[in-house]
Amino acid sequence: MTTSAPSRTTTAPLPPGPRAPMAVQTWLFGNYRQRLMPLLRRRYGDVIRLWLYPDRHVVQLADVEHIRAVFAGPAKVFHAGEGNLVLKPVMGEHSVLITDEDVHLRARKLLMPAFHGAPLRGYRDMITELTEQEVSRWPAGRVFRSHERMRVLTLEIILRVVFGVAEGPRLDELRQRLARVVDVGILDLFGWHNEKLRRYGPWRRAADNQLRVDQLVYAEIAERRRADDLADRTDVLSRLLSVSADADGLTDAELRDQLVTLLLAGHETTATTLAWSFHELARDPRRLAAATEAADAGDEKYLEAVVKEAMRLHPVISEVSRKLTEDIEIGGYRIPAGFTVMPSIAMVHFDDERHPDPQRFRPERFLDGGPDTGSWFPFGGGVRRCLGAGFSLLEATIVLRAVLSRYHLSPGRHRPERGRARNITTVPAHGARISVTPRENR
Ligand code: HEM
Repeated sequence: MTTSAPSRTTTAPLPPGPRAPMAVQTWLFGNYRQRLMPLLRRRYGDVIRLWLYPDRHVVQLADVEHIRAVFAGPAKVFHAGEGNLVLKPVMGEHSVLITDEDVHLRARKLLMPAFHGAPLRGYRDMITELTEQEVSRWPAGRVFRSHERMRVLTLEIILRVVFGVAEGPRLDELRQRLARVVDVGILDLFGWHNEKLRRYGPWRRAADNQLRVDQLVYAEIAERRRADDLADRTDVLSRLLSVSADADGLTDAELRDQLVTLLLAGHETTATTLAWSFHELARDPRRLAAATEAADAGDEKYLEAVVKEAMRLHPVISEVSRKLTEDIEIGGYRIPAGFTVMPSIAMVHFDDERHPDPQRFRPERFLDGGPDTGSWFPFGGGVRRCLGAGFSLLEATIVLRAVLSRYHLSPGRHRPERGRARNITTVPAHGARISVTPRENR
């Protein structure tokens, strides 16, 4: 297939794709995207047109060169914020995920310092301490859902990053309510975008929960604004408030949106990756032995390879979105302004030309250089690449090491678990069940 960088055109045809009604396509894609997309790719090729709610006109991309061109394209043509519209009701209109161009850049610049360099390295002890507390409570010899335990742990960790020491009744309530915000399926997503639905049943409960989350976050912001030790604090809220003292400061609504974005984007994703890592290791004695040896030796390279391979084989987010503000051409097809292009992480990760034997869990792929550039991108790419990528790799590696240093893992069920769609992520359908036994040599 020829590759052309995106460019204006009027003559090329639109990409091919299925003709089923939007509701049917949305349902199938929402629930079965990881099985559906490879089938559609075989039928239609690397550029596939879909009709999905709420973006409507969507084009999925499976070719690494096309995807590279999209990631390198100008931010004013490829609007990721508009492409993430589905998340706006929860993340908020000011969120770094939802905004574009200058507004996005400003938000990203403000948030970035907390996730790089010395601040990033500074989280190590906190993550280790919280992990030790969590895993010391695991029930030896009993099957449990590792995904649930990881969600509790990663939420605790991101709460610390965002608010500092997270104690007291307000944060206790926030913990409970945030867990409910992420626990939504495809039907719930419809309610986010429909005012009328939000008056009824589960949608109403979700809306009430969201309102209460906002009240709690605003209360925390108000209290922190009055603190006189902001300069000594390293949590994200205090950092943002220190900036707020300048002329370029953030309003409460802006702060709320960035904080809620970090809390939500920053825990379920890493929890899911860790759960898949345990699931795979527990079923693979050879890799489990290698990872345990690495944990004992403090060899974080192999542990990181385990995490990266879990992200390849089980991408938490299957595709990223860019809504076009201008017509472009990709692979000989015209894609008009207003369409959303979606570089497909899942289709590239499962491509046997990029990753031989793609259904096998083989962390060794990530040693000695790893896959070709562009063949592994669980964190998206370009100016919108995940802001927490470094943080989540650090976090997952530390957690994995702490667990393997303490326990031997066994699978809760021998059959591999399938992925299940939850909000915009794909999670282990049965919670990545494992059982653990304390290691004798500790
Ligand atoms: C396994 C863990 C994670 C995965 C797989 C993941 C994946 C992603 C993906 C695919 C995107 C969209 C990138 C794009 O559009 O090109 C993204 C964006 C983002 N992620 Fe993550 N993420 C993870 C962890 C985190 C963590 C721990 C945080 C916060 C500490 C975080 C915060 C964000 C933010 C703020 C954005 C928006 C960036 C922007 O639009 O500029 N993520 N993430």
